[in-house]
Amino acid sequence: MLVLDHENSHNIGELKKGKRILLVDGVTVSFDGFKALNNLSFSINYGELRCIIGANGAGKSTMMDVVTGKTRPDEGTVTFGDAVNLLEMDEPSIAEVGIGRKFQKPTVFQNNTVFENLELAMQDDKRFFKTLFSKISGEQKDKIEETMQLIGLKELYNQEAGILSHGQKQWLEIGMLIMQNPKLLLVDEPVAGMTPQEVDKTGQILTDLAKEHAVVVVEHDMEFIRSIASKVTVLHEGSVLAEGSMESIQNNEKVRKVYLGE
Ligand SMILES: Nc1ncnc2c1ncn2[C@@H]1O[C@H](COP(=O)(O)OP(=O)(O)OP(=O)(O)O)[C@@H](O)[C@H]1O
Repeated sequence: MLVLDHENSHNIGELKKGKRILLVDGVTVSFDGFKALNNLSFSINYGELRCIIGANGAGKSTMMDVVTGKTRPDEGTVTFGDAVNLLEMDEPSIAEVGIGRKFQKPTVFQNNTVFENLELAMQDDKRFFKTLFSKISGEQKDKIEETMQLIGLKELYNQEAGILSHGQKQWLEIGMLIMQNPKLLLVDEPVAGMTPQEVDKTGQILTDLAKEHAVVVVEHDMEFIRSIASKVTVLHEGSVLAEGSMESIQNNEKVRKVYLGE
């Protein structure tokens, strides 16, 4: 029998809207003496869609690398849920405890259909034949249907992923991430290269997703961030420069000084 959920020994506690799910506290990462993250502290709540912005080199990717276990900080703590210390865990364990990351470039299985891609993403082990010829349960099928609905690809369930548009491939990859039951999703520049219609739809998908997850989006597209109207965290030289609504960020003196030289 196939196992849907990754049960593990890490207890992240109760998931409730508005309750903190991630705490990054005093994190510093140095590369040859240069501090890519410098005493970085912020937190994310369950049910929240947060945008992280900042100029090139501000530390956005390094921050995601720390949360996902790819980079170890020199100082600070990173806590998931009530008390899971992510700094003690390796990358696969962090993924298993419920943190999913989507990189910019989609990596869908080109020769498989939308449905099959989601089915494959659900498995621990991506051996095609084993997966495609084994029967999935009704519950698993429901989860795939629900995910296709959320990412707007229900009508294209039988379409090969290779012929989907760029935007549709990105949504499929978000769907593949959802199939692994993450609680927190880190999404890197989701609207890069998309048409205006695709950008709108991506905003809708991420907003819907944030209702029952926590979603952190790293993005450069200010129009997009404004359109999804979420809370924004501005990084600068590895620390939080400002945090709040897009409007408050635009009127923030420190932000204006750094970005507009005022
Ligand atoms: N492995 C590394 N070795 C040395 N320096 C690094 C390494 N990784 C990142 N840096 C440096 O740390 C700083 C922060 O980089 P990071 O990639 O986190 O920024 P970013 O905000 O994601 O930028 P971008 O918007 O360009 O992706 C940069 O100055 C970068 O050159």
